[in-house]
Amino acid sequence: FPSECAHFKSILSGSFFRLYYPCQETEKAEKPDWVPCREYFNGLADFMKINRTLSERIFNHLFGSFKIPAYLDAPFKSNGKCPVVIFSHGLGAFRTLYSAICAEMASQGFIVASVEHRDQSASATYYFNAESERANENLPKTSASAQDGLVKEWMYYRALQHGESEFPLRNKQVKQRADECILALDKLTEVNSGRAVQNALKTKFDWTTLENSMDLCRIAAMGHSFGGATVIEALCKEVKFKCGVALDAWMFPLDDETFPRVKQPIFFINSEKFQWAGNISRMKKLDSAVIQRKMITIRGTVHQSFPDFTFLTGNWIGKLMKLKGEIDPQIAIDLSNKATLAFLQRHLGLEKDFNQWDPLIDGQDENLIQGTNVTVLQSSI
Ligand SMILES: CCN(CC)CCN(C[C@]12C[C@](c3ccc(C(F)(F)F)cc3)(C1)C2)C(=O)Cn1c(SCc2ccc(F)cc2)nc(=O)c2c1C=CC2
Repeated sequence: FPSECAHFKSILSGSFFRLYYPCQETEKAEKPDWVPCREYFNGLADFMKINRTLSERIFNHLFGSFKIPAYLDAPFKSNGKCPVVIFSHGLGAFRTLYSAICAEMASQGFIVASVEHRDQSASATYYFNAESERANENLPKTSASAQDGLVKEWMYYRALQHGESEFPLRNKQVKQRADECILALDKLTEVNSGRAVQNALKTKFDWTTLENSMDLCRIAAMGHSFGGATVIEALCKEVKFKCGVALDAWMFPLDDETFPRVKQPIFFINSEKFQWAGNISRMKKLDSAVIQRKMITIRGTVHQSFPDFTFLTGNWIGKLMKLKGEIDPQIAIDLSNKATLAFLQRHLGLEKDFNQWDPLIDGQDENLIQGTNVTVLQSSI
């Protein structure tokens, strides 16, 4: 058992995230891969309970070559200190699937770390073990590739076992997820101080250019679905998060005791089709007369209107697979991003012009509903 602890210690000491930041235009930079390794498609098949062999090839054929409209490892463009967002992905997702949100935030002057969780809620993720550590842990030799003494190992999505009760698993995961968001923030703080941080990934990006790039008084947490619950858990645990934006939050994993302990403003941006009375009534437990808690619903959206898949298929397939709602995906994500920027300006005290979108925070738009479309029984006082 001790070797098990040592094993997880080495994972937990590391933090894995994709960093989006304002950069200089550079012709020579290539575009980042949307899905960096094929193993992610294996995990996605496991998550969707479909056969790996066939679907991994279909996913790779359909999505394997996609790039995101950004510049890989481009030099940071410093125009003053940037506010920081830590982003948490949903169940079965992973760090790269929310680029339409994270890249837009970066282009508006934020530094965004989209974390990849090691709680087995991601479709797949990988981590590095020092070869030496593996040797004395007498762990089975994996085929994992070794690069300069580091062994890359994959962790796949863990489905709920038959008969296993869901809450204990999800509650343990949401706590680990919050810790991983806090750890990512700690790593960014180290980077901001100019200290050399050991990066297991071989990139030519010069991290020292990020010294003094971050405004560490202006930090927000953001996330989708399970990541929305992670936002609330992270705000509860770490007051450095000044506010949170929860996109179509899934409230199930959270303890009831967590709600009264959250003191920061929260913005719930919901889809029209995903929410249900029980989930909404848990959000309403966070209502407060003194702390700003806001909720809007985007008309014609589904749960998948927030991750990138909503942009990648045609209308028919998209609607059939519930990856698209009735509303144009770009209009929906623009509303979500603008409302988010207005909320962050208000609660991080930014001196930008995002307050132009303040009306969206109160649902003032033909495609928005103030609050929720879900009828909730009279909340128990
Ligand atoms: C039967 C599987 N069953 C697992 C418990 C339910 C599976 N499911 C509905 C899905 C995700 C779906 C999806 C993805 C991707 C394609 C693709 F074809 F485009 F790749 C298709 C179809 C399958 C729609 C959800 O879990 C919904 N959901 C999500 S979806 C986050 C996600 C995952 C993978 C992605 F690629 C993109 C986004 N995140 C959450 O935090 C929560 C929930 C529910 C409660 C909490």
